[in-house]
Amino acid sequence: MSRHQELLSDPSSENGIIRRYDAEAIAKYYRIRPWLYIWRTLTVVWVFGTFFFSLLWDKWTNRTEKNKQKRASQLRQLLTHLGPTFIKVGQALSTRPDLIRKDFLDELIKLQDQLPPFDNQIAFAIIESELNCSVDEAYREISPHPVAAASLGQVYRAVLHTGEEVAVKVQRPNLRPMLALDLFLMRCAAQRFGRWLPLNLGHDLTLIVDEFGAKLFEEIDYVNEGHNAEKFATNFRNDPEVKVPAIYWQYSSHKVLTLEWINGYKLTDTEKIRSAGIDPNEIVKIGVTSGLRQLLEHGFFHADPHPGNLFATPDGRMAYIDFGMMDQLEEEAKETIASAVVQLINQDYEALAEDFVKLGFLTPDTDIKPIIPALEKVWGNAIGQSVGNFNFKTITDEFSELMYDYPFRVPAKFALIIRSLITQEGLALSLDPNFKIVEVAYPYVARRLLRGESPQLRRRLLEVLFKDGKFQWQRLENMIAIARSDKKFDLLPTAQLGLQYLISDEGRYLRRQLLLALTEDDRLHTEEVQRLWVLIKDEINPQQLWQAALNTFRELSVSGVAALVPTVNTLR
Ligand SMILES: Nc1ncnc2c1ncn2[C@@H]1O[C@H](COP(=O)(O)OP(=O)(O)OP(=O)(O)O)[C@@H](O)[C@H]1O
Repeated sequence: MSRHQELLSDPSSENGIIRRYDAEAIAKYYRIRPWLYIWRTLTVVWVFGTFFFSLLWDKWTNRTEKNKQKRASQLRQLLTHLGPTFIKVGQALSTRPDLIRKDFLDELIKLQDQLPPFDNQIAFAIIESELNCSVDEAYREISPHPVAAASLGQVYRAVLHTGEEVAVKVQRPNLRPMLALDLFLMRCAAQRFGRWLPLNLGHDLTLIVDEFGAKLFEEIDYVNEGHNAEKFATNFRNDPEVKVPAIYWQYSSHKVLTLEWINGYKLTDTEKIRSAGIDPNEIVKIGVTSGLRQLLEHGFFHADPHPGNLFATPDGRMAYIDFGMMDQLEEEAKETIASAVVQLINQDYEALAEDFVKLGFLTPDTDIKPIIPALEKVWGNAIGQSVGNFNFKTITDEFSELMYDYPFRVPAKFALIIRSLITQEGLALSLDPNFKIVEVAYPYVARRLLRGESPQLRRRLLEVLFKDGKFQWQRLENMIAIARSDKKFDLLPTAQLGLQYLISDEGRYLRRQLLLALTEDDRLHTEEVQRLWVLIKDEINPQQLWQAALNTFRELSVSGVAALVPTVNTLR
């Protein structure tokens, strides 16, 4: 059995707590061992009790406004003091503008992994017991101290006997029982007091604790992280701009992860990046485009792209590390996000509100009418004079205000996505203060829609191009103009794809609609067609287009050509 298979089949448990999060099993374990949780319960109750009392005191003495900042900072400190589970809760809450006051939110966002490193002796003992060999047998060299310490583990730099440079991630001792105990207490509190909380969580609070627990347990399983890294690498295998470290399974376990060392500069080190001769703008573009590819193409996305997890490599690529927290988007959600971006840019707020319902931000029974003008206002405030000024931070700030007035809620998955987008944008802005996310994002979305590689995307394009049964010439023009601003966008293959689609069986509806559109309002829309032609004529010369059309016919089966006959007949 290989080391990798051996790791996968390891059913062992730790201190009676099994590997996968199982709320019932954890409760059963602690219920008969009250001495294990009494002290922790008292500590947690005391820490939160004092905090809530100080909030009440502020209210009684009319100092809420004055002490706002101080209390927010105290909340961050007390979560840090209570350890990994509470730091993680704080990090998760920092993505929930619908649940948390804005001043607390700003403070929670700062919640980085601020724990001191643990003892080297303990770390090395963990490596030895996990890998079943001495540290010297596993690594030719290893740094005497960790190069980084985070909430869940710490990282050493090492060299394998075969010469490869690696990062060795070692998990904090006793982490699983610690998390299990805190989750048990949180669950008990949720069961007892959940119903009294004045929050619209959309779910039972115990379910939320369970979902959080399951994610956390996944995150501390380094075998799972290794798999995520490999899946992510496979998705980006044809992308020369993105680097993902390889996993050395032979030196990895559930608590030790050995992975390729990334030589590069964290995206926060702007100066170092510049002095290494790397163009920060290019890195920003790679970051945003690879972020969008994860969301809209692969559906498998890095849910924790904070500055420490992204590097610029000396050869101008962007490297991702830390695959503990990943999430998966369904096909339907991917498409709806793509269309929501387009609705936003097209300023079609009704369609946007409908997309919000589809994505779960609004329940299907919500009356969207009053929300439409509110969305219009938020968007108007957020973009100011032009679409180019759009940024996610402003828009989410505006949205968090909206959430109090309308029945919005943030589905857990989107909380991660939104955080991921804001982080990427923040990073981009730190590298290039003039950065406009729209300038990179929209050409990408437009390019994807126009290329329409999948039937679903083609359907979306149709939805965007036809509103109330009318063809939206202006939208097509906008989209082509914007997509063209992207260097990667080549009109010819797109035109060819469009043509193939038009004469295919699937394109019957579009053929008919286009013909109707051309003669809409009892006039031939030659003006619009001419404007479109002016937009594309520099890149497509008629000869090339003719050649592309011939190629398309040649590639198409007889059925494709047959599909064209009715269209030609209609034209006559
Ligand atoms: N492959 C690598 N190459 C170079 N440095 C690395 C690598 N992996 C980790 N590091 C360093 O270790 C730090 C912590 O690593 P990582 O983020 O994977 O740990 P973590 O415990 O999962 O942290 P978090 O609490 O943020 O999830 C990184 O910020 C980076 O500085």
